[in-house]
Amino acid sequence: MHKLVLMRHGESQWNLDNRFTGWTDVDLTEKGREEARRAGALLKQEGFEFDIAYTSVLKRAIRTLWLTLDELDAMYVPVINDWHLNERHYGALQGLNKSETAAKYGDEQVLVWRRAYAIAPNPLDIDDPRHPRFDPRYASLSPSELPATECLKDTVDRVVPFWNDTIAPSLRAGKRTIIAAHGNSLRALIKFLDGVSDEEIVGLNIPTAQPLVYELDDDLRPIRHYYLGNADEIQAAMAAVAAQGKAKQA
Ligand SMILES: O=C(O)[C@@H](CO)OP(=O)(O)O
Repeated sequence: MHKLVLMRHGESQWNLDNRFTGWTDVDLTEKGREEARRAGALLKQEGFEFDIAYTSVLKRAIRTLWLTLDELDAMYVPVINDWHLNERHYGALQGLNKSETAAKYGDEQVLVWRRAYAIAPNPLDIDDPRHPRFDPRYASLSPSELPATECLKDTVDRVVPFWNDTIAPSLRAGKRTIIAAHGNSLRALIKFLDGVSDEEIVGLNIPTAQPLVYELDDDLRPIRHYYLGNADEIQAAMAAVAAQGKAKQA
């Protein structure tokens, strides 16, 4: 049996501000750092140890991983940073406040933009300075790999090959693995691992910095999964993520 830990980053500044974030490289808040330390302490208390760690090239996930590994006194664990684990690119929505956008376009439209499986928001303009082609960390990617927007399906299409080519072989080799990533890149991975339908994935929301343990069989098929930590807190945190896209009640 293989054990895999998935974890979304702690609260970021734009989680706090309730802005669409995507590939914008915002940092953790102090609360987000504390959440990451708490996750590390919980993993330590439960006896988890890791041989390898994967994260994105965005600092909210990277810093979450560092703080978690530090708490585990395991900063020696090799860390693979890869853009395939980045958050879903949110296109032209990046930077906008989610409730203000819902007040303008309606809760239903924002739910489509946030959670519809195959509908992407409008793309960033090719000359927009925020377009990833201007960012040196993506310099080695071909133009066809560089997103200017994504729907969850597009994220699945980049996360799953990375799983198959890189993470799965190292799990099969017995490496105890933690992945620190993002709400939607983890939804993409969970959709693939658990065979969640396009309709059901709409209702799945991932709380910040709560370790999610997957037990996998020899073929890397999930046997079961569970969150470490307090079940009520986790339910409340999931409901809060779902509510982020609603217009504020007057
Ligand atoms: O803004 C984002 O990039 C993501 C994750 O924070 O948000 P959402 O839950 O709306 O997909």
